[in-house]
Amino acid sequence: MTEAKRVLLGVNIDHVATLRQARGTRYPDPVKAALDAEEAGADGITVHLREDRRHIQERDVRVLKEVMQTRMNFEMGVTDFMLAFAEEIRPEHVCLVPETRQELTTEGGLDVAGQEARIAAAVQRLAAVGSEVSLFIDADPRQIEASKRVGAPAIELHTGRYADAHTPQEAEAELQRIREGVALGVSLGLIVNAGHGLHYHNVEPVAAIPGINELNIGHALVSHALFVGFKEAVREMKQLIQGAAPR
Ligand SMILES: CC(=O)[C@@H](O)[C@H](O)COP(=O)(O)O
Ligand SMILES: NCC(=O)COP(=O)(O)O
Repeated sequence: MTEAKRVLLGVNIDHVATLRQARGTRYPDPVKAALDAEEAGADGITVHLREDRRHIQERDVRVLKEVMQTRMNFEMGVTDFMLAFAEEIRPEHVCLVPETRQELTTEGGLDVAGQEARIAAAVQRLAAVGSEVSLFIDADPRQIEASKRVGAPAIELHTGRYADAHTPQEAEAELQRIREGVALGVSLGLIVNAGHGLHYHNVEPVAAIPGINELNIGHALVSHALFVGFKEAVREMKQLIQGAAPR
């Protein structure tokens, strides 16, 4: 019997920077959080350089790239500035996300199907500097198939609707959509990651989906770290992910 592949944990450190930016101080340092996360077993570090710079700044990304030991997953909107910045930094992974300035957090997935030529060009530019590109999309077959057509090797399924579900029935329906999305992505030969809004009480059913490669988790982890410390918060999340049994 073949053993199920271990689900990886990408730790998103954006909201360490949110706290720093709230006061314009030098602390808390997201780079320190990244190093602690790596020591505690994070498989990668995710940062989102938002257009409005509400949390992560260019300097964080530059310093991080020099000191981190695992893999950087750089989240960005598809703009000329971000493409040029990513070409300079050459992150191991780049995740293309939709972005609006007014949103509280990323709402919905990237419309790949509606702009295939533009996304394909971005994927090509980033692949040329050695970055593996993933597309942050809803678990919608149309978007998953379009992601394959534009040449992205990976997708990240947006789990926000699952996380925000108001009833167990709604959560189960969203989970089923994610399961089907993972199965379709895997059948097309895509690497399938997932994330957004995952926390200590809702992560296990997603971690248990066969075929999931990596979960990117930030807000809940940074929040829990306030009470137990960053390393312990990462360890606890890793334990939940690794202990999640298929259901
Ligand atoms: C793209 C995404 O899902 C989120 O990573 C985001 O990076 C978290 O930061 P925000 O809370 O600013 O959306
Ligand atoms: N791409 C999702 C991510 O990096 C983390 O999202 P969240 O856990 O902060 O909601």
